[in-house]
Amino acid sequence: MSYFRAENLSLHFGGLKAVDAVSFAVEKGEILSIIGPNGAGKSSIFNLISRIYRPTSGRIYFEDQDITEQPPYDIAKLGIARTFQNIELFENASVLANLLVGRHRHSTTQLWQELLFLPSVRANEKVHRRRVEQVIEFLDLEPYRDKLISGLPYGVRKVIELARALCSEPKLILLDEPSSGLNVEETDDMSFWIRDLKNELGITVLMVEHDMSLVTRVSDRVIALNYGRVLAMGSPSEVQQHPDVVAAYLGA
Ligand SMILES: Nc1ncnc2c1ncn2[C@@H]1O[C@H](COP(=O)(O)OP(=O)(O)OP(=O)(O)O)[C@@H](O)[C@H]1O
Repeated sequence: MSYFRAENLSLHFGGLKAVDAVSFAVEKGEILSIIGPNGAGKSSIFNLISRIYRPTSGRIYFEDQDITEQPPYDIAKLGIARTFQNIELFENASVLANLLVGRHRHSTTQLWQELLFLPSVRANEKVHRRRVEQVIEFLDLEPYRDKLISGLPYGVRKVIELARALCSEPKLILLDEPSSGLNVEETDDMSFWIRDLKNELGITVLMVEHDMSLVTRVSDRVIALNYGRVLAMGSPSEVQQHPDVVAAYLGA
């Protein structure tokens, strides 16, 4: 049984088949990238996994559990985190505050306990802080810890978005176009972070990405989509050279 599995997944918007009977598996510790031209259905697959959309048909399994009907909050609790193509951070809060929000799924205290600031709340707070500091160190974010998001360059915000997802201690992370808006040097840095997620933290990665050089550098396997269907699946070079993939990118 695979670590993560999508089985015959479909998502229809009226007559449009955004995702059309897509099946794929992700093995534990693997980096799997989904590529495809605009409108191919990549984001829709992420939105199905994170339960923003409900599939028209098909099933999703994670760690041998059918998660197709789980509410979005439970998906995070199961250990699946995601980043967004358009950064989704609190602009007028500090980096630290944004990262503490990423600890939300581990919160075990109730609101009334927090209002009374009971010892259990203080102990919990310490654990959250410790984890956040580890992520700050891991991603070299120390210089920005107390800065407001609104004053930070785009490239740094992109790393903070990744950091926030890491604070939830995910087992599987969905990265939605991690290089979008980054320059060449920042994309290089991002490729190192992504490899470190796998090699140092043992996190399984499912990534949607347009930048083929990043895809080639970090991916163990690649899936190419077009019009909601799988065109090819295999190593980065196999998929890039596949005639149907070449044709899709050339608009043939
Ligand atoms: N909420 C929606 N309502 C109607 N159609 C939608 C909706 N979301 C996506 N679509 C359509 O579904 C198809 C797949 O879109 P999707 O965003 O998944 O593609 P994508 O591969 O992520 O594209 P891009 O690379 O441009 O982000 C497109 O034709 C899109 O217009």
